[in-house]
Parts: sequence; C-alpha cells; structure tokens
Amino acid sequence: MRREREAGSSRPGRRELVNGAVTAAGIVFRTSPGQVAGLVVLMLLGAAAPVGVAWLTRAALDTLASGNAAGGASALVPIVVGLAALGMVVAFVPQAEEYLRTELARRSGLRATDRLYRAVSAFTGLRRFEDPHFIDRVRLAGQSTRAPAQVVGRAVTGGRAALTLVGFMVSLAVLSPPMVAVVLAAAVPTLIAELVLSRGRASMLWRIGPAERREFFYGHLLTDPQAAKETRLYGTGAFLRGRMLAERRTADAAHRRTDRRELVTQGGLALLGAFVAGGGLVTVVAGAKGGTLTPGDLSLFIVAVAGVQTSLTSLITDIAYAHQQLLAFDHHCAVMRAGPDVPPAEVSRPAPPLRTGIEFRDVWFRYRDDHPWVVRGVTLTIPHGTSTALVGRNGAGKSTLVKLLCRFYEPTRGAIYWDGVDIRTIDPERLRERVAAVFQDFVQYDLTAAENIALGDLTALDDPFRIEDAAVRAGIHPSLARLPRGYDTLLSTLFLDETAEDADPEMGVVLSGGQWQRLALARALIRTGRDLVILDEPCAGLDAEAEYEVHAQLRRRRADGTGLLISHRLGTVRDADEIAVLDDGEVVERGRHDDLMALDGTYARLFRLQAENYHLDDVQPGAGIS
Ligand SMILES: Nc1ncnc2c1ncn2[C@@H]1O[C@H](COP(=O)(O)OP(=O)(O)OP(=O)(O)O)[C@@H](O)[C@H]1O
Repeated sequence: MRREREAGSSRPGRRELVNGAVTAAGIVFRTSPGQVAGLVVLMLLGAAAPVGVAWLTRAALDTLASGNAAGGASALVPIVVGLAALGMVVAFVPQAEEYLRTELARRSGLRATDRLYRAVSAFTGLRRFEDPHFIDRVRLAGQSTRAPAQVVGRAVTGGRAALTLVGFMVSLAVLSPPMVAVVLAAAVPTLIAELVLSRGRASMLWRIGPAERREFFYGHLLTDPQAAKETRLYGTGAFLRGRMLAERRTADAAHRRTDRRELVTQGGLALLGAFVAGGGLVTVVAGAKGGTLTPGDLSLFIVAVAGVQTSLTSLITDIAYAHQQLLAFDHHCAVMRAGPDVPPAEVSRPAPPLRTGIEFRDVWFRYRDDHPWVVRGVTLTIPHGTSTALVGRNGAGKSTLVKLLCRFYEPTRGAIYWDGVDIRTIDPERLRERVAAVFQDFVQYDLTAAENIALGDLTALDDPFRIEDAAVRAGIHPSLARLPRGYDTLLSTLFLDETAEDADPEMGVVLSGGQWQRLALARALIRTGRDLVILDEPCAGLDAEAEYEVHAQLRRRRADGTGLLISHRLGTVRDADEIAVLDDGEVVERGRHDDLMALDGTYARLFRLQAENYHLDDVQPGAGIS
C-alpha cells in the first residue's frame, strides 16, 4: 500500500493533501513573508471595496429619491468622494495583486525546484530512475513547482471572496433573508461538482503520463542528431511520427473527455445560478412596486445578489483550483516522501584506503523480485595493486557486478567487502570518492571539452594543467588542442555559448565515437589517487594504436592502484593478474591467461575464436594481438 502511494497511486488522501498544503504554505512564507503580507493587505482592501460601493450607491440613490435637493447636494459629496475612492481601490487592487502573485510564484518556484532536484540527487542508487511511475512523478513534480504560490494565492483570493461574500450576504439578509438561504443552497452542488472535477482532471493528467512520455520519446527520436542517421537510412521517420501522433491523440482524447465533462457540469450549474438570481429579482421588483422597498434597496439587492453569486463562484473556483494545485503538488511531496533507494548504513563510515582488496562473497542479485537471477553466488577477490579482468558473453552479468560494487544496487544475498568492511556500512558517496570509472554507456555532455573532462573531479574545473594532463594520458590531447577554441570548444551543436563575445553557432564541434571514448577515459583519469579504477569496455571504439596506448597507460597506473577491466577484446586482458570468466551470472573459470588457455575451457575457446580473425601466422612474434 505504501509503495503504491509512493509510486503508482493518483489519489492522495486527505492527510496527504493537508500535509501538502502545510508544506506549500511553508515554502511560500519562507521565500517571501513580506510579499505574502502585502497580498493579505490587498485581499482585505479588495474584499471591503465592492460591499462599500454597493452601500454607497444605495445611499446615493435614496438621497436623490428623497427629493431633498438642497440638502441632498451637500449630502451627496462625501458619498461621491467615497465612491470614487473605492472605485480606485477596485481598479488598482487586481493589478497589484497580479504582480505580487506572479513574483511570489517565481521566487517560491525557484525554491521548490531546488528542493525537488536536491531530493532527486539524494537518491544514491539507480532503482528510482528505472521506475516509470517515479519518473512520471518527477516530471509532474517539475511542472508543479509554482503550485505552492498558486495555493497560497488562491487562499488569499478565496479569503477575499469569502469576506466579500459575508458582506453581501449581510446586505442581502437585511432585505430578503430567504434569498440568502436559496443562493447558498444553489452553491453547494457547485462546490461539490468543482471538487470532483478537479480531482478528475488531476487523475486524468496522471493517467496520460505514460502516453506523454512515449510521445516525447518518439518526438525526441525525430530530432535527435544521433538517431537521425538510422531514421533516415531505415526510413523510419513516418513510422515514428505516426506513433508520436497516436500517443498525442490518446492524450488529447483524455483531455477532451475531461473538458466535455467540465463543460456540461459547469454550464448546468451556471444556468442554475442564473435561475436563482432571476427568481430573486422578480420577487424584489414586485416588492418595490408594492412600495415596501425603496429604489436604493432595489439597487442594493441587485448588486448584492450578483455580488453573492460572483464571490461564491470565485470562492468555489479558488477552492477547486487550490485543490487541483495541491493534487499536482502531491507529486512533489511524494518525491520527498520516497525513502532512500539504497538502504542507509546503520553506522555510516568512510571507505578506508584500500590496503588488502575487494571481496565478493557469495553475491546473488536480480533487478526485481520477479526477474531471473543475474548474478548467482559470485565469490571473487580483487587483491590490492592487481588487475582483474571480467570477461564473458553479452548479458553474463559483468556490468551488473560493477554496479553492485559502486553500490548503485544492493546485493539480494551475500555481501561485498572493501578491505574487510561490508560496503553496506559505507556511505555510498565516500565509497565512490575512492573509485574512478569509465562506464560502457558513458555520457557525452553538451559542454566544453575542458568541462567534459573536469566533471570527473570538479576540483579540477579551474585547473587547465590537470585537465590537459588527463587528456594527454587518455591520448586525446592533440585532437582537443586542434579544436577552434581548444579545450574551451563546445562539444555540441545543440547549444551556443552565449557568454562568448564571438558566439557562433558554427563553433560547436562533433567528436567521433572513439574521441568521445578517450574523453570519457580522461574524465576517469583526472580522478588521480583513487584506489580502484574500473574500466567497462574502455576500448570498444578505439583504434588499434589508441588501444595500445591506453593499455600501456593502465599498466603504468596499476602500480599505484587496483584495476577492474571488462572487455570483449580478449587480447586486451591477457596480461591481467587474474581473469574471471562469467557465464549466466556465475564465475565459471578463474586464473591467468596461460592457466585458462591450458584449462581449454570457455576462455580458451573464445580467445582462439578471436585470434583466428587475426591470422596469427601474419603476426610478428612478440607483437601480441592487441
Ligand atoms: N537495469 C536493468 N534492469 C533489468 N535488467 C537489467 C538491467 N541491467 C541489466 N539487466 C539484465 O541483466 C543481465 C546482465 O546484464 P549486464 O549488463 O550485467 O551484462 P554484461 O555481461 O555486462 O553484458 P555486455 O557484455 O553485453 O555488456 C542482462 O540479462 C540484462 O538484460
């Protein structure tokens, strides 16, 4: 049940809504208490002015109708001055209120955005980011960062409407008490209907989340430069566009159904309100004709009925809108409520410097309870100062072991030890500080070359020497030095560096796949002094010379660190201190290259298969196959 509330349910209960309202108010008050106070003052002015106008109008009409022209003229002066002053208040208050509300929304929206993305960054594992419900929540939460200000703004305008309502109801009660009851009774169904409608709209938005996500995905494919090659070569543009539009139609149909329901309900309720007002008017005109009411009373009645109905409608709309905003803001609150995805350590401790090594002890893992095992009882030691290679077929579980070692997931059973310390007791951030890694699916940041490297260690962001040193070691320095602005060249054709005086859209540069891979390697290498270097397929896109250089570098680096290398190119792992062969999540062979060749098992078979492609007879003795 709790999991459903966290991830999948669209219906927050009353308690969640109340908590959401308190949180929203807290965000807004902390952001700008002065502006909230300003809004309240405007609210009081805005509430009193229309009622004052109605009473002053009545007084003016009755003064004129009394026929006391001489005395009436001087009596009219303060009334007219009062009417003029109130007219100015009525004209000015909405403008000032709009300005304050918008400014408050901007400021508190910034605070809510900061709060949201802090919470998202605090998830140390990957599970949340693989949960489509959670991704929808974050998207909707990102769209509702102005909801706190909207809720407070609506509370203020609702308060104003309520005060005006009370003022007009008192006025109406003076003239026709039954009319108060009739108008109020007609308002109850409106309030209930509006609340039901706003709940319906919120759950419709939640339901169409997956369709909108897919629409975005297909739309992105149609404009993504990397996908452009395939979509053109395979001629899939029309197919993807068709799918994108189908998702859009699904979402539009849901919007249309909701709009129609709102039209029918709100239209019917508006007719009911008009019927009540018309009925009241007929009664009062009859009373005026009979002489029981003055022309001033008639004017006050007409204004009061209209005022009661307008302020009631406004109050109901404010309540319904605030309710809808609270439903939207619940996505924000749900992200905040979501507990840590990787259980926190009972006693969190820093990762000690690696002295003895890393040990996987009978580790079992599957991505979900209903998924098959991906890692089955792996027991493996990576001694300090050595290099270990993981090899095996696609899907054998190699990258998964790396992700477990970095604590992106917890083993389902068994444990991983860092110098004898269970890594579950180590703060993930401290553990990761000790690791440098290149992942198979490394990120290509649309940033400058220097930033792309420095993201490996932000302390190097303003240190061109460290950045260049990492680039040299990754063999990418000559390519970067030749770029139009050297290391400051933007590696993107999507963005323009507006801060540069000679900003030129043509200055964005596209690197080749292998160059990006070297850049990712530089990003890992800038993390000097780390205990463990993990390279998951670091050479897949590299040319033979680059691969040779990288391995020479890594051999040198191994002297002061521990290495874990994953590669399908078995020639690159042959000089590892230990090679572990994974098959279907199990370690099936372990040893040095020569031992495994002598064993004549999976490794030897795969190695010979690859070696055949190199026509070993053509290779000079001692050159190796890498
Ligand atoms: N995030 C995930 N959620 C669910 N299943 C996953 C996830 N990541 C990987 N898997 C599954 O786990 C298995 C092992 O994947 P893993 O990436 O560890 O294999 P690998 O040995 O690194 O493969 P490759 O050589 O192709 O990179 C695969 O069957 C894969 O489908």
